[in-house]
Amino acid sequence: MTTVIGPRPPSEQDEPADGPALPELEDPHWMHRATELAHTGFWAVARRLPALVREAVALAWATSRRDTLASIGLNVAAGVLTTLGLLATTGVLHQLFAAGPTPDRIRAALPALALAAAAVTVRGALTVAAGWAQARLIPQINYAVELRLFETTSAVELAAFDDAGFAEEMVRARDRGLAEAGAIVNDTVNLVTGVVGVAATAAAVTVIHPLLLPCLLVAAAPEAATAVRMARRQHSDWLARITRRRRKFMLGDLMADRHTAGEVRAYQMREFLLAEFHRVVSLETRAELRLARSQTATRAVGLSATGVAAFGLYAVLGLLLLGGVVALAAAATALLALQSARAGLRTAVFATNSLYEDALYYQDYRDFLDRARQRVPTGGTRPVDGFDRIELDGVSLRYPDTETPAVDEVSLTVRRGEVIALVGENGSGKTTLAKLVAGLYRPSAGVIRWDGVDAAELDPRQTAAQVAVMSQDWSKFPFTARQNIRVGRHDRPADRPGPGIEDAARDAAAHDMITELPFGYDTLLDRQFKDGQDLSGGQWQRLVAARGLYRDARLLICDEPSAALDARAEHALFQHLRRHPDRAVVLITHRLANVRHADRIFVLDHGRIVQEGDHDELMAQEGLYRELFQLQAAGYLAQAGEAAAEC
Ligand SMILES: Nc1ncnc2c1ncn2[C@@H]1O[C@H](COP(=O)(O)OP(=O)(O)OP(=O)(O)O)[C@@H](O)[C@H]1O
Repeated sequence: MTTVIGPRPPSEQDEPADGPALPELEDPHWMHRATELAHTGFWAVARRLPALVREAVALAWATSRRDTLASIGLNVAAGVLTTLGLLATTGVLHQLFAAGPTPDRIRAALPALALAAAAVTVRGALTVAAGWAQARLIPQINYAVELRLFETTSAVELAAFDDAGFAEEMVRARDRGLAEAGAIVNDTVNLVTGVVGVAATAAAVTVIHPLLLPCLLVAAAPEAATAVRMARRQHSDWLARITRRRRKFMLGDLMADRHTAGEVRAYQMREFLLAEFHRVVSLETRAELRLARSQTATRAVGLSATGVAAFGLYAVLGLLLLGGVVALAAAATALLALQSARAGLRTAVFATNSLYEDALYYQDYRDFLDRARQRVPTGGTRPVDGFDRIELDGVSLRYPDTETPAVDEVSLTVRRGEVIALVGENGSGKTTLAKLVAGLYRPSAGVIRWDGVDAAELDPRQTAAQVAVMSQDWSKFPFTARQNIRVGRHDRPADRPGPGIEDAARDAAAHDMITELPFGYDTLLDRQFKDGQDLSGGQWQRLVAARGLYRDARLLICDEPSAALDARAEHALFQHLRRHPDRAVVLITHRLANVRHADRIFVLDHGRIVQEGDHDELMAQEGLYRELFQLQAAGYLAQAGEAAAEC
């Protein structure tokens, strides 16, 4: 059966919709910059130009001196040749308009003609070379700023990601700020090109006759004013339509994204989404048509004014000619110069506008880097090589913008060779506490000591190297199965002992599953790439466990390591999480049968430790642990009883 796509293409006659059925989206975070530009006049923008140009040149200079010099220098040289070419053209015309037989006049014009031709040729070559240098410069800048951003984002402390303001600034820097670095350099080179073009023409015209310069500028002004007006109109219109455009992209994503494809079909959302899309596209098309109409009107008015101005220039030239103030050849060159000045002015005006806008967004990137650098943990310098005990002394942690601490004055000790378990209801603070032990968060109060030394004094890289975390919210890294395990300790030196990749996979019950993949350990685990595969939730969790075991760290933190595992895989994994003399294990799980053998169990409630002991001690007490354990056990006992009765 063929499926008919319902909505017809939108047209200008479409009636406006009653209003959005989906909740209106908020303005994007970077909108304030765009608003700032919309409310700034052209001259205010022009006044900031020197600072912006300095900024762009410094950025380009730091990236490649050679290409920066070439981009700007060759454009300036091309400008000099524009002047030379115009002056040579005047020479040619002067000879051609002189009295005498035609062959003599042509002969006399030949040297100037050769000079004009040479100027045009060399100028063309310089412009091409400048374009090449500019094209080389931009990707280098883009790469450099991207690298700087990710070097910083990957170094900041984990807590920064919980700070909504920081996260927003990071998105802003990535979304637009990043791309604008290359753009401001591009704009600057274009601005230089435009200004050099106008200056070169002005110089030539002034040499021919000083009176021609003001005439030329007045004649070129309407075109420049039209360009400014159209650029600003385009921008403010884009601003007004931004929410609708985001909505359109969002709807498009829902209809063409792998992750939403299943739900869209399961809920039969297709017609609903298409109707929404149609409505947004209708409004959007109407707005675009309105813009096209008004831009055409502006262009028509601008062209008329340009025509009148050109006519005025011709009239002035005519009067100057009649009065014998300028020669015919000079007047003809002035007309050629007008074309060149217009092009240069147009380039400069566009470049000024976009340089200002792009620089606003680039500032976001700069601000973010400054702020992010303050959040890179400095830590101490004391070396770390393993531990005998890690003590938490009255440790608390409060997440940003939250009222109550997630971990509240907790004191406990983790000893090498022990398995300890953290249990408690959802939200009681287990994961947060485990992250504190792992050094991923710094406590807001209290001290963590490694063998009696404040963890803040230890070298953070060496401390982190002692820890492996099998996280509750693991990521599906888009690498091969082998790489997915190897990233657990990708920098392990060849002479350092430790389990092999396949050993770790076997211990986590992942080996057989991996060998059944189409390319075994070399299967790419991302369906968005060619030959990529995806795994089930439980299979991914086995891989995550293999990664943690491969890391072979002195402190192993297992946060719900078996939540998605089947009974066999869970049993296999827990065989490898038993006591080991060189390792401490911190285990978090809601399946309390798995913590029975832990050396000590800490029961958390609202961020505080409310009970502590081994399984037998805790079962002997009234309290949360016994209550939770019995609740779980009751489920199994009831099932076992029913099964026995059936037999
Ligand atoms: N990144 C965060 N930002 C703000 N609050 C958070 C953050 N992570 C957790 N919390 C809050 O801190 C408290 C403790 O959360 P935590 O994840 O440590 O609990 P948990 O005991 O591990 O829960 P679960 O059993 O559901 O995994 C909860 O109230 C939670 O809402």
